Amino acid sequence: MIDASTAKPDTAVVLVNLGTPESATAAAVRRYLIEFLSDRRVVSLPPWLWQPLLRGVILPRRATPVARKYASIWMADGSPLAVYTRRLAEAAGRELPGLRVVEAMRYGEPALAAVLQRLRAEGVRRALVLPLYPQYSTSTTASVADVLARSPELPTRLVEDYHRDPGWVAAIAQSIRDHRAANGVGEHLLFSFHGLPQRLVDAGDPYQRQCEAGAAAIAVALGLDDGQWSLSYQSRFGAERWLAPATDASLDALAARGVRRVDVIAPGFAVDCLETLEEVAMMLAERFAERGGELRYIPCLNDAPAHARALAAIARRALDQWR
Ligand SMILES: C=CC1=C(C)c2cc3[nH]c(cc4nc(cc5[nH]c(cc1n2)c(C)c5CCC(=O)O)C(CCC(=O)O)=C4C)c(C)c3C=C
Ligand SMILES: [Fe+2]
Ligand SMILES: [Fe+2]
Repeated sequence: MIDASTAKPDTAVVLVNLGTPESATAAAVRRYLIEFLSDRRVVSLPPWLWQPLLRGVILPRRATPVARKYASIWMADGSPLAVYTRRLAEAAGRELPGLRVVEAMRYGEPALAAVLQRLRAEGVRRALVLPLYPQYSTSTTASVADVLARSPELPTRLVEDYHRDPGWVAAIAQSIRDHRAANGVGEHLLFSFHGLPQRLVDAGDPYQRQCEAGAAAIAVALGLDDGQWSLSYQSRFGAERWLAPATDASLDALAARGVRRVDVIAPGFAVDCLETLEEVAMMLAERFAERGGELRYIPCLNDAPAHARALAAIARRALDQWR
């Protein structure tokens, strides 16, 4: 008889996040950005044009200031994105007994392709891949799918998105309620999502639609009226037009309207990272304070038990459909 407690799982669940530099140094940021920004899902310019620009102009200017930003949020165990992703995978593992739950990164370490190879070598026969992107985008989720397509040795299934998953919506709504119970209710709730070039949405990327639908579902769960919340996009990169309204402009408009206490949540990020901790909780909070207001940042779900439970339920459902 097989002892279930010692039998090796033949099914893995792989939580995939974007990736992050190994250290808060210009050299590590350069290595990370070269891999990330050389992905044509992220920047689609032809390599003959983009590579000299990236290596000769952008990285020499960007690596040191971005490394300084990372240094301002670095944790004892590393980059917040890496630390929280690791802890979240451990927490999800506790919710999924009998399955092998591991983390992987699309860029940097632990590299998704190597993680899939390792699982196969360990005797795992199939892997459910769950990107930690609640909303589907060609720039993120489809890029994970590209790696799966290049790793045919291990059968995989991809969870494409969970932007309106009831467990996830409930977990986010509860985190907002908890924040309000601890800090009082802000005058306005702003949902700030990572931006995307408008060009990708025009070409059919469902990201914006999913951000809007998810934010609306969270607002409904909280019983908010239309005027009590809004949605904006942060983290613009490059010169082309990105999704609007921009988070900084939305906050400026709220300040100009006399709104003094704004709660900001970033439901596009499964775990806190540079874009939430530095850009929102530090820089945008400072900017809003200069305009006389108080920005109260609501952290990502990170490794909260409710988050692990929501992701575990999504994984279980996807596995049930994969017979
Ligand atoms: C949450 C979903 C994300 C989408 C969609 C996304 C698109 C996207 N991003 C860039 C450029 C950069 N993003 C950077 C950081 C970053 N981006 C995401 C997530 C999404 N990006 C996360 C979680 C992070 C944080 C990583 C961390 O280490 O904490 C950066 C790096 C920082 C910097 O140099 O400013 C860049 C660059 C593009 C071009 C894009 C869509 C085409
Ligand atoms: Fe990004
Ligand atoms: Fe940013």
